[in-house]
Amino acid sequence: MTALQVENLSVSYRVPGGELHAVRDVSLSVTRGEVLGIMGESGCGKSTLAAAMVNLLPAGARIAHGAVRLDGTDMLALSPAAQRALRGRSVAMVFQDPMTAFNPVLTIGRQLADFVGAHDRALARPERLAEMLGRVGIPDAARCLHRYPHELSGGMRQRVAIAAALLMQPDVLIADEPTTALDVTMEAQIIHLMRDLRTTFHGAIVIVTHHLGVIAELCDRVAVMYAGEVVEEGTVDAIFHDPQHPYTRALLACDPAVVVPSSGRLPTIGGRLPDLTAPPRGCAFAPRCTLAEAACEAPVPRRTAGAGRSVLCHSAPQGGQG
Ligand SMILES: Nc1ncnc2c1ncn2[C@@H]1O[C@H](COP(=O)(O)OP(=O)(O)OP(=O)(O)O)[C@@H](O)[C@H]1O
Repeated sequence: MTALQVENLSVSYRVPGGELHAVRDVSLSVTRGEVLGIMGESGCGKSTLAAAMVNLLPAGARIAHGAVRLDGTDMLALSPAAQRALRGRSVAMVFQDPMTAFNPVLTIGRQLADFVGAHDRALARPERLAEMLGRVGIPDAARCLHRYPHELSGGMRQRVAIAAALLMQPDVLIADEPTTALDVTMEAQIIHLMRDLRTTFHGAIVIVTHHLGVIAELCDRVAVMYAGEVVEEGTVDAIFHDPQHPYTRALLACDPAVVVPSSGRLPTIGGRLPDLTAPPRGCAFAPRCTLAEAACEAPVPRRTAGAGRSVLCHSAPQGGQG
């Protein structure tokens, strides 16, 4: 039932003076019907990982090694044409700013028809497109097909982007910060929509976000990223109630939703991300970690405790809740 499996994936960017190791040896899997959240501070590699999952990386990026299996097929080993066919049909992506995903000079209907028509002409019929827009809560969906992207609000554009991603009924939907560009009201509506989708969309969903509320509302499992690595993974319940990695604990303590009102200030994690052009041999979080000891300078073993629960830390207990 595994819909998406990422195996030992490493992605780097060419930068002046070398290579920046943005994603480092990441392995993850998501099953049908499951929602996996990917969280972490800005710059920890979330968006690079999401783009690598559909092999739509920006110029200058390269996949150093690893596999991205969709229903067992390694997409990265396929020809560009075969990858294009898989994108949309097997895996679809929703980006942070839907404006960038649309062509400003074409109507919504034309763009949706072009997108799905390349895979399946029957799906490109206006009635079918309007039905899908209606399903994501677009009022007067038939008229919306004649509108241009700039005529819609940010929230409506994101609904259209979600509808476009779902038109082909892909096995895997990847959403990269789907609510970040929206105001609070729109954000709540999109979270509500995505929660509703859970009952009608039976594929796997991966949501990248730095918003802990989105994780708590929508996800079953969470992968916590730091400096390009997954440092902890587990169920939402395990990560929120029994975090094992000092970075996860620090991240949860910085959540604006739990800030003590009397202090009036947001806590932040002291220190900075390491230089990813020369990642450390040992724990990347050690320079910022209050529990760091000499052992943290050596490569860190990944500790697992049952399926889907793992932590990359010397000081983490051997066990942990699944
Ligand atoms: N096009 C690029 N060229 C060079 N380096 C890049 C590029 N895009 C991202 N990076 C670097 O790769 C690392 C990971 O960035 P990425 O955007 O994947 O992180 P992120 O967790 O998604 O951050 P954010 O939440 O801010 O989007 C960072 O060090 C970033 O500076």
